[in-house]
Amino acid sequence: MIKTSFYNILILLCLSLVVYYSLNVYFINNLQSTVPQDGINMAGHNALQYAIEGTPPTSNNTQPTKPRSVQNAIMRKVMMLKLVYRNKNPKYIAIKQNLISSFLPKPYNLSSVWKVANSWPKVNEVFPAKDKSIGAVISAMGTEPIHRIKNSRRGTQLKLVLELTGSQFVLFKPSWYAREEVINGTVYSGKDRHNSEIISFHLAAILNLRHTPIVAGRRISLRSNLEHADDDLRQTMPVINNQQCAYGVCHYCKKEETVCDDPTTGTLEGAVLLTIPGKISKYRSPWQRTYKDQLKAEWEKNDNYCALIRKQLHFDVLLDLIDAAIFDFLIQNGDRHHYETRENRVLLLDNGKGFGNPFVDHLDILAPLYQCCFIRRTTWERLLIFSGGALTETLEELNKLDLLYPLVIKEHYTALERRLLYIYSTVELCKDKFENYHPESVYL
Ligand SMILES: Nc1ncnc2c1ncn2[C@@H]1O[C@H](COP(=O)(O)OP(=O)(O)OP(=O)(O)O)[C@@H](O)[C@H]1O
Ligand SMILES: [Mn+2]
Repeated sequence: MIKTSFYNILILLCLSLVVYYSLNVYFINNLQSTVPQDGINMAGHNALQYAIEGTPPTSNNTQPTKPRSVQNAIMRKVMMLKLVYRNKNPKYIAIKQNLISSFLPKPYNLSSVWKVANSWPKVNEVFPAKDKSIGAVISAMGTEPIHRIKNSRRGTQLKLVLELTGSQFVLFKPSWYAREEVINGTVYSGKDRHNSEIISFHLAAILNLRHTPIVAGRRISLRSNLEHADDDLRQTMPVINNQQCAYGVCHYCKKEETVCDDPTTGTLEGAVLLTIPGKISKYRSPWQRTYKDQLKAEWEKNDNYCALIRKQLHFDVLLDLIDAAIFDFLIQNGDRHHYETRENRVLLLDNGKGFGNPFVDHLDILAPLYQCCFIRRTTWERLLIFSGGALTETLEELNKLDLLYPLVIKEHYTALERRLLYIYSTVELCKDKFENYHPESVYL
């Protein structure tokens, strides 16, 4: 009797699983057919289309941009997003598996590991889409002994340059904040977050924007590396309460603001960034902030700002900057005052200002997207693959492979999913704008 009912339950369970799964797949496929396969290649003169086709839009839309109403419209549109943006797309699973097997830390051969990593960069691509050696490079970055340490003189915040065995240089950005700390204030408040550099590397790989440096978490002992520090750095390494500390020499470095070995572990946490080889050029970002409350930048005032920038930049660079804006919006980096290029294409360098506050979304980081209303087709397709929670599911699995996991409190994953919906909603608004242009009803 008991045996029969057990089998009945089992059969019922299997049947319901089959029904659930097929419904899910059916649903997603069905919904996908309601949204064009390329997502943005709509009929008619659609500005989004021009990124796909490579020809400028013909619309000479002079509708004034009202930043607030644009942002309100984006938020309102989220409630009306189709299910395709809220459900998981089964295509993400294979990509996730590939990323995990690529990123999984693994043994390496010291005589080749750096050579391999330094052979990867091509134009602005820093690491390959799928290669098990990425995990080997990550292991080497996390474990190879430090032979020399100096203070990096690049940028404005404290950064150390570590020379590892095999003459490989990595930049070390130290930890300043506890995981649960929330950074309040302006969008660019606070110091760099080392965990933001690590997560940004993972997120960029998921979005196939493979132009961040390779980054890994690492704990170093300042005390035992004191002997490897150069004279300049050693002069800024006081012992405080029996702990070895450092404050360095940089624009924002202050004697009173030190990073120190942790009293219990004797180590200091940080992110190590592999140095990208080749010439890197730096340019002022067209969407740079004024960093003054009262003063608005041109992009905050001009209705046709994107048209202006289109005349000045190579179209590929502009599309790169729109990709960067999407990326920055997800991580909430509002401090990309400059962009840097390698072989005339944008790199995603300096991602330490993300993940400051999971409760706030600064929508104006998306200005390049909502002002230009175009997006690289491959980026859009990739974003559509990571809908419905797949983005943070994949991200968390990559984060788990890092030595410093957990990298963030869970609220940051929730925030990423919310912001992804805002990105979808911005693109939907752009589609509306160029499909049924009607002055009274258009916000973009
Ligand atoms: N992985 C890397 N490979 C090569 N160069 C790098 C790398 N990371 C950073 N740099 C270079 O070092 C400079 C300073 O780094 P970063 O921008 O992260 O520091 P920062 O202190 O935040 O600077 P800023 O105050 O200008 O924002 C960058 O502008 C870049 O040119
Ligand atoms: Mn910076």
